[in-house]
Amino acid sequence: MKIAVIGTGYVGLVTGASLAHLGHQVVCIDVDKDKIMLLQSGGMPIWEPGLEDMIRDAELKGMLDYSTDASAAVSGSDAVFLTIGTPSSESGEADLSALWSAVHSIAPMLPDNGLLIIKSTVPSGTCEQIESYLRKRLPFSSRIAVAHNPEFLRQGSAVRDFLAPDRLVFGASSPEAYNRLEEIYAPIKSPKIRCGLSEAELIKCASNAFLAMKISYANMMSDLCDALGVSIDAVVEGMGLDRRIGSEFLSAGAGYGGSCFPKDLHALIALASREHLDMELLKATESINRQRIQIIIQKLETALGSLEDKTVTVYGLTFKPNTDDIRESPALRICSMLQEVGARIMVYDPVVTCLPELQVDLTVDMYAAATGSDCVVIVTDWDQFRHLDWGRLRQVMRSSYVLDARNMLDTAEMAVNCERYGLHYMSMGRPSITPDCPINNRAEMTIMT
Ligand SMILES: NC(=O)c1ccc[n+]([C@@H]2O[C@H](COP(=O)([O-])OP(=O)(O)OC[C@H]3O[C@@H](n4cnc5c(N)ncnc54)[C@H](O)[C@@H]3O)[C@@H](O)[C@H]2O)c1
Ligand SMILES: O=c1ccn([C@@H]2O[C@H](COP(=O)(O)OP(=O)(O)O[C@H]3O[C@H](CO)[C@@H](O)[C@H](O)[C@H]3O)[C@@H](O)[C@H]2O)c(=O)[nH]1
Repeated sequence: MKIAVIGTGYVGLVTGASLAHLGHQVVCIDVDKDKIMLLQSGGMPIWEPGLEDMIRDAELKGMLDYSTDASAAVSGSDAVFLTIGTPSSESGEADLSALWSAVHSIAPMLPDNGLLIIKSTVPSGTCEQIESYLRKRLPFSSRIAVAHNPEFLRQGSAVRDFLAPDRLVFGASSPEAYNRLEEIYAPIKSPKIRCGLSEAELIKCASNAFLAMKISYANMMSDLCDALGVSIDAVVEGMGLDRRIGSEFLSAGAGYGGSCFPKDLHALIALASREHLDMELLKATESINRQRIQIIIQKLETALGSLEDKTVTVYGLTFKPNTDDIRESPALRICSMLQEVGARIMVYDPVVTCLPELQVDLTVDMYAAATGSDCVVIVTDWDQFRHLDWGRLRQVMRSSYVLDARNMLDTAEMAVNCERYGLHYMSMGRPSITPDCPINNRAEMTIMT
């Protein structure tokens, strides 16, 4: 099929490249001229594992192209995907202005019998409004359908998630629209759900809110574990084995960030508020998430005393590993709070190596970033932090504290490192380990079958 993808951001580029990989003829369109020129000249605007190889392969086969001009690609298309950003507005509601601007500009270009597929995350009711706008705007004879096909990919595993999703959601109001969606995704064998436009919109927002709630639940429990001297690891391991609960998205730590969970929760709360509903559970989810940063600062103050003039090294800037995205990253909030209390900050991230707007020392070497430091705080769980040379780290640091704000390190291994190198290891909801008391008092859990 001939497909136009409007909006070549994280979702648009992955969607375009994946659909080309599945055998469709794709043109990715964006208003950002620099981004399109970069792609046309063989560059990559984002860092996402597996994406560049797939793009090069599709380009070689002549299946993937880029343009700033939507007219030819849209008018000759069998389907148009809209993958435009829907950020939070000041009121918390989704800002749909860029999405509507794209709808207005492409409406006259849509072919008769065309299919406009909204992939952006939008509040329930938006796609029906787009459909009724198009019906009024276009001649009686044109048979254009609108569908909603929300995207569930995660940054860092976007290509894999797109090509092998847990489910595909097809929201539409006509059998033709459902059938065309089935055709587009025919090679993907995941379960496919057919529902109305508004139901599809709500499936997406409700799923994100539920996942965020699971994370906040784990974080709330980790605070209790800290107070009781109990290990959150054993608690969530034991909870997760119950299939009704499941073990995913129960990792306690610095909390959730990114361009989706924070804004999609705001948007759902704002949408419900218009219906006079108070989403208490979601408000508590947000509040617990905000508190993570204060809890991290408190842990540092308990260990180091006042942070004024102390040097703190932040490991990881991105909101999660395997992406270059720093939108709503907990690391940025930790840096600004450390700045407020007068700490000197040194930062290392494996992919973000330049960030002029952040007034911190950004270093390209992990050990250089820790030189003279009083505490290293791991904020993003990049795999390379599992393989740190702890002896070398301790040698370059001024003091001996490590705060693992993602609980990514094994406490038994850290007990050995603390004894060997004189480190103090802290984490979230797990007992601290000191050099003179290295016995790992984590309640080991053995699963016997
Ligand atoms: N990032 C994710 O992991 C993810 C996952 C699932 C769903 N989503 C949703 O998908 C949507 C897109 O998110 P994203 O992260 O890819 O956003 P993004 O900001 O990375 O990309 C949006 C792109 O749209 C372009 N654009 C804006 N107006 C345009 C117009 N009129 N015509 C053409 N291009 C235009 C921008 O220049 C930008 O390149 C959002 O609704 C988001 O909530 C995101
Ligand atoms: O147990 C966990 C799992 C995740 N996180 C944090 O939660 C945030 C979001 O992580 P993740 O969901 O893996 O990444 P996203 O790329 O934001 O993906 C989410 O948001 C996307 C945009 O809507 C959806 O498509 C995905 O299904 C949904 O998982 C990150 O800061 C993670 O560090 C935790 O703190 N604990």
